[in-house]
Amino acid sequence: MFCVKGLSESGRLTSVPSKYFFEKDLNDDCINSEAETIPIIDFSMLTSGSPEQRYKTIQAIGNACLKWGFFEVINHGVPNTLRDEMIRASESFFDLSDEQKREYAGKKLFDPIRWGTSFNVNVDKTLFWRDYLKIHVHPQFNAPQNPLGFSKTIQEYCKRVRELANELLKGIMESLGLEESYIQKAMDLETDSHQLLVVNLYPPCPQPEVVMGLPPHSDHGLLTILMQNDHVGLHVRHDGKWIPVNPPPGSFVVNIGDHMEILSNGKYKSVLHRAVVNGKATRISVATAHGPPLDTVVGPAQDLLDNENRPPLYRGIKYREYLQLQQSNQLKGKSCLDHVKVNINDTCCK
Ligand SMILES: O=C(O)CCC(=O)C(=O)O
Ligand SMILES: [Fe+2]
Repeated sequence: MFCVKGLSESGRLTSVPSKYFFEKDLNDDCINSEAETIPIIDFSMLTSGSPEQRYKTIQAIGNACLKWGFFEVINHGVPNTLRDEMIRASESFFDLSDEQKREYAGKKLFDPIRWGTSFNVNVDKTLFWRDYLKIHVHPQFNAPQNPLGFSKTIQEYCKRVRELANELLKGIMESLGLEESYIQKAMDLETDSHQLLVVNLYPPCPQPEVVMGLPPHSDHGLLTILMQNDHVGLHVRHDGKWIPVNPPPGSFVVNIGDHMEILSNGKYKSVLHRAVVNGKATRISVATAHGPPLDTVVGPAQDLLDNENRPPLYRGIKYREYLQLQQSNQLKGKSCLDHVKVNINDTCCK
């Protein structure tokens, strides 16, 4: 399999092959690097603050979900040493020989471990400047045997991040006016939640302005938790502009996924984001997508509906089917959600 790391390191590259040329939208250049930044949430106030501090933090989370779909989390308790180790181990994985990595060049979406490039080379019209490693890490844990120690690092990192996700989800449920353990109970999250680890590698590119690392998209799942090495590249769509994300050192970037949009019946919307690349350094981001068990049907929370004023705006869909839909098509904005939106006119006429 070809990969951009190999291409970038071949030493002969002064321009990129045309299949990587990303066709820009008129709005693509609309970047706002001024004062507006993603809200910051102090996690310690959620779990060990006074009831008043917890209440205020839940309000802040609710506002962030409503206005941005993104927030940055500080004082989260995941040790920096573990985060650094996760980045180092990821680098070592991509540094394995192609022959060693080829063992994980999975073909099928639900292969437990998949190493690949772009998004889905079977359907991508444009190739993206990104290699990836995707691992289904929960409820069944999987990990490559190489490099040595990678498996242990992934296991510890994903466990800590999963715990963080569960606490944040409780806060988000409360912010919606639901019982804090609503989602855990409705979807068996404590034991069987699904967690997908995605490590993205964006090697330096000789023409960074003509390619895209990952095109504008929203994430599947309830919540994504992301960290990166020292290099920026994530842009979030907000008020019709792209906002570059420059998270405080040691923080996580958290965003609402499509399934939170479905569950909240459209109150909290998943938000478009993209990853751009640079000409000098390799950027690594480590994302974990947190969702319900694969066979759980996710629809709007019953407690948020009433037939007269708040009808369901999305139909229920199995998480597995949604994943299949998103990952086997081109990654294109929020197009996948359109498949589950209820046409209001249909409901009115019945
Ligand atoms: O690399 C990034 O910052 C974004 C990655 C991302 O959006 C994803 O993995 O879904
Ligand atoms: Fe994403």
